[in-house]
Amino acid sequence: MANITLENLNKSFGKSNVLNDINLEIEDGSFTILLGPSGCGKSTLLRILAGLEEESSGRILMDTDDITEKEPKDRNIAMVFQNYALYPHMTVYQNIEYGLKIKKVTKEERKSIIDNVLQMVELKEHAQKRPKQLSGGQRQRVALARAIVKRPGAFFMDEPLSNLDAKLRNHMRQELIELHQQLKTTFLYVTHDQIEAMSMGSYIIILNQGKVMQQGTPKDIYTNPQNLFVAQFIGSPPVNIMEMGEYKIGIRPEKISMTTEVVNDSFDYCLEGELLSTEQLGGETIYRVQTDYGKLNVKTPSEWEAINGTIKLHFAKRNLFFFNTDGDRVPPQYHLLEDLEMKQEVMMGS
Ligand SMILES: Nc1ncnc2c1ncn2[C@@H]1O[C@H](COP(=O)(O)OP(=O)(O)OP(=O)(O)O)[C@@H](O)[C@H]1O
Repeated sequence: MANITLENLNKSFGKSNVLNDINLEIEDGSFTILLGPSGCGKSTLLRILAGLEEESSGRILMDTDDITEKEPKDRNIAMVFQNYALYPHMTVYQNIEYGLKIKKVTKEERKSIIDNVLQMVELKEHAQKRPKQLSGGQRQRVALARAIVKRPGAFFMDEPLSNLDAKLRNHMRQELIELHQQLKTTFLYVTHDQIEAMSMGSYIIILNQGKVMQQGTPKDIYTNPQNLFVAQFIGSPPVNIMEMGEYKIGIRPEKISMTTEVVNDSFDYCLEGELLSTEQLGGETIYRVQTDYGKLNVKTPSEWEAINGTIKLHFAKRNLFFFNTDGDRVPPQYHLLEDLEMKQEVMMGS
């Protein structure tokens, strides 16, 4: 297919600017996620790319081909929506067959294509059922099958899993990852769910208030956030923020090591605190600790022993993020943490 490029894309509804000067490149064959809070403009961006909404200004290219003015049907993409959009009076088979009939594919060919895709989405035994006889996950798979048989150059998906319960959503996430690996076609996937984004995406674009806040691989986004918004949007529990002077210092809950009494000299800094609460999540434990720099969350692999006494929190220089008052990432300001440095005499245990 092709790389999709967005150049200086803007969209306003009346006086409100919903997308502000968006420049992006969506790589051919990638599983790209548009992630952001409700109302940030994700769906509008996807709809403009699909040709379902008109941009106020800017261009969309497929490689070097300008498709800005093209009709949706001429853009070689397939949309999958949250509400499935299946025909209720048709069977699963007929729902998938419909688009192929319009394309004048012969009956035998249709049968072979549909048998194949039903196998792929594991719905073979449900072919003669109507949508209302299926579960939410099965309906979503029919919608996917219908998109797959179009053999589009890219799949655009708008929160396709948000109507499913948590367990089914987890399952469908894995299925989508496998489907992408089989099809090797571009997936452009809209969600507000950071877990979906991190677990499925090969590339994540984070939007806020119609602007791109950061883009990169899940690892880039998580380990090297460029601003406070991105740092706080990704991660559960969210990044801890310590306010020091004009700066905000971020550290992820799993990058803090907690001990009682003992000082761990393999870290650069030590901070004392008082345990406020303990949350056992099965595979991991989350502690909330009151310190002089606010309440901090600490995430550790499961620890079933109750903890009492003075809490010591340890962390390393390399895991800190520094932000200025505008929320932009700035170079490290280690002098702010001088008071927390591990002192030689403490390290010696005296
Ligand atoms: N047709 C429209 N007319 C006027 N305003 C609109 C229209 N469509 C969207 N908007 C506004 O544009 C903004 C972005 O909407 P959009 O649906 O793109 O956000 P989103 O990030 O997809 O949110 P959500 O996750 O809640 O679906 C919102 O403030 C919304 O109210």
